[in-house]
Amino acid sequence: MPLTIQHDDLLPGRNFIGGQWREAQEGRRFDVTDPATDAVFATVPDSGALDAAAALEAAHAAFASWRAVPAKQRAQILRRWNDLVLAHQDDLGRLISREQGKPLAEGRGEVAYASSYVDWFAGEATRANGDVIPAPVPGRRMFALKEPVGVVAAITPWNFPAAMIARKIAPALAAGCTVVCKPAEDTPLTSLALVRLAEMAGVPSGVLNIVTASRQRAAEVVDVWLDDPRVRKISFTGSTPVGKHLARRSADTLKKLSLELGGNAPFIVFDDADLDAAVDGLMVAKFRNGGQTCVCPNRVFVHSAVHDTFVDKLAARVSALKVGPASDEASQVGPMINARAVEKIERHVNDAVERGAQVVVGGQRLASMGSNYFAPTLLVGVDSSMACSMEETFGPVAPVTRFDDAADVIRAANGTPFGLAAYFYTRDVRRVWRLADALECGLVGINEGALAAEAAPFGGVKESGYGREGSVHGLDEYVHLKYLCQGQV
Ligand SMILES: NC(=O)C1=CN([C@@H]2O[C@H](COP(=O)(O)OP(=O)(O)OC[C@H]3O[C@@H](n4cnc5c(N)ncnc54)[C@H](OP(=O)(O)O)[C@@H]3O)[C@@H](O)[C@H]2O)C=CC1
Ligand SMILES: O=C(O)CCCC(=O)O
Repeated sequence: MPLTIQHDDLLPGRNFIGGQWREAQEGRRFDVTDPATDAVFATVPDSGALDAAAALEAAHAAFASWRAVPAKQRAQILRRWNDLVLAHQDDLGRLISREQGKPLAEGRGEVAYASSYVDWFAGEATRANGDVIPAPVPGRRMFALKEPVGVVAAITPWNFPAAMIARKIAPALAAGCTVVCKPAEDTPLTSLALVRLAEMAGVPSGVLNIVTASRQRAAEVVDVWLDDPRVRKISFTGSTPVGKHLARRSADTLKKLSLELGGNAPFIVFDDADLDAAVDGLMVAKFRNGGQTCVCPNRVFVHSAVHDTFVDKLAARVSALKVGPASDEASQVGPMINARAVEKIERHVNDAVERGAQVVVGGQRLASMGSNYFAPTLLVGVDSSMACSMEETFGPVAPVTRFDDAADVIRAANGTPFGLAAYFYTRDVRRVWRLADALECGLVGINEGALAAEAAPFGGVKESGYGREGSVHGLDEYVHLKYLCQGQV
């Protein structure tokens, strides 16, 4: 199926600043490529500091009026946005798959996932309740009110170009904040399409602004926002090094931060696990988006007593995965996002093999399909000294390590600076609670491989960042509490 889209007005191809679609002030543009073929199929503005500053001016100017819009009206605008997103699900799904490479079913699924956050935060907008606090002394009334923090800068990655934008922008707008946004170089089109739909839904001028930029200019754009005291909040999803840079650079103006960074998720299979369910869970968690998800299992620990059976079952499933472009509806694993991603995966596999791991399935590029394809891979004999155990591979590689002792495997699972997701499979209810307590992470899959939901708090601990997206806590990232104390007159 060709990945063309029906509604051309979803492709504005320009920045959106202060309610106008504009070229970058210096007139530059950069190419957007299809990772399945490396063919250029669109161009967008290559913005710089001037564009970032204009977007910030617009967002700052719009803040006073947007925060004064009644919550119910903000919710109605978000609901209209959501309706439009769902009405364009096919087009948006094709656009995601075209620029990001994920299979078409996953592209459409991501649109539904993005929409679930818009819908959720439309509801949350009307529930930003404060507190009436019992006064500790006579003659006082005490209150805590929730106020929008101000201008939010949202910096998003390429792996979920719709969902990451939605789960930052929807709570920000719901809270009464205005937004400046920079999507990833590899996937600017989906974000521009979502902003176009927000415009059609009636989001007022200046409330939502987006500038696109090439990788070479990302820092130039974002530095303007980091250094300006009018930006009160940074919401970022991406790599840990960039997250740390944003935290350091925004320290001078003490911005509020949500950082959803890299993971190194363990997936533990105990000897009493339902092995078929564990294989199903691992397939879903590991190979979704070709393994390019921050909650993908990155280290698979399997008890010695079930290791060989588990590996046999897993090998059959991994070998059966159909790799191909999103334009083929049968594809289950698409191309990786770019050449750098494939190089990292190849480095991890080669390093593991040099250090003694064995390849059971895959293990190499699929060069005949295109430059960005890597075969779904199963490694055994993996240990903690290997790069694939220490760094996030972000690709379709399942590295299996054998274990014998529960205490050892918990130590190994926690033996990383990261702490985003963890998964384990067991039928022992006492072990369920022991593990749930002991694992150092923000999300735990217990006999379950698919964790994400708009109603759940998503985020990490340690160097996977801080802040939570989604859930009843998600709006709190975009408000501060103002305490009012009224005395007797
Ligand atoms: N937590 C997650 O979901 C994600 C984790 N990752 C991890 O990070 C690795 C590298 O992926 P990568 O795409 O390079 O992730 P990055 O952290 O580099 O990119 C995320 C976002 O930050 C922007 N950015 C990059 N450098 C800067 C900077 N100096 N200042 C401000 N903004 C910046 C990017 O722009 P641009 O695209 O133009 O570079 C993009 O919009 C992956 O292999 C994976 O391990 C990656 C993506 C998502
Ligand atoms: O990789 C990411 O940061 C996106 C998370 C996808 C999900 O919500 O599961």
